[in-house]
Amino acid sequence: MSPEENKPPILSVEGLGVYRGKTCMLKGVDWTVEAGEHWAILGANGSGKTSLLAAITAYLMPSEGEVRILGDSYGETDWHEVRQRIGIVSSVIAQRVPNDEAAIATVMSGETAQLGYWTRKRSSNEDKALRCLELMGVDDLAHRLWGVLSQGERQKVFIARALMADPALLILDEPCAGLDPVARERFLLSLRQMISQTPELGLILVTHHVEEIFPEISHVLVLSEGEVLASGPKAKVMKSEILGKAFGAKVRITKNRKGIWQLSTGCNGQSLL
Ligand SMILES: Nc1ncnc2c1ncn2[C@@H]1O[C@H](COP(=O)(O)OP(=O)(O)OP(=O)(O)O)[C@@H](O)[C@H]1O
Repeated sequence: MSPEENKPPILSVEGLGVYRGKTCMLKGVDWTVEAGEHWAILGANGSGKTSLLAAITAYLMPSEGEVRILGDSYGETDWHEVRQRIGIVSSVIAQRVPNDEAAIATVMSGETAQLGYWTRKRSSNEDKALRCLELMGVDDLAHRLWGVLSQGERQKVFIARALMADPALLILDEPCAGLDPVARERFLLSLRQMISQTPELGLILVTHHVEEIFPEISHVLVLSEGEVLASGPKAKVMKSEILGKAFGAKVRITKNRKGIWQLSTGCNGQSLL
């Protein structure tokens, strides 16, 4: 077997359960993400998406089961070290960026900052920060202040910031929330260009919208009431029956000529999502 074949998965979740009082937030979750796989997580409100991300990043203590990042578990290895292999982009963290900070400084802070913790302590690796901005197609914004950036530009800068730490896994928690349709399309295009240039990077995209499952997404995990309803290659999981169960309604999903998914319900052609 070659050394590559011996590599542990980027993420391995086994028998994960999280219970708080009488609430079951997650139950029996098994999931593996290999290098270069791009996953979308779908599920209705309250299905456990945020809880799963929080458990993966050690912000939520599991009641049972195990989470391993590149073979190391939070229980056995220094959790801080394990966590640094993950880049996470969520609106909660973005709120902590000072308005008077230039985009390049925001990106540089990603090399030293702890996940989820904002600090002005930063590296002086400006060339690398510029490369990360370039990967997201926004190097021209390097000296623009955070406070004046549009929502879509902020998301791109924030992904560049996450890339500064050379993560094995990049988690994007509803990155298109709040973007208008054109900004969303531009954002997804930049994301697709970035992942085409980082073939080893594992990606997890949490979304409510099947339209955001772009062609490079290879796998889909569907959660329902804290459990995995379906998981695997996109073609096997993106079925009307499965998503109907997940959202508790009759739905039909289709894919257009550009490979973009669409979901409709029977009621007046309205989208459920
Ligand atoms: N700290 C907590 N204590 C008890 N129950 C919780 C706690 N946090 C979340 N829950 C419950 O766990 C379930 C899963 O919540 P979670 O936020 O993970 O869902 P979600 O899929 O991210 O939902 P949304 O799409 O609305 O963001 C919900 O029923 C929620 O009320």
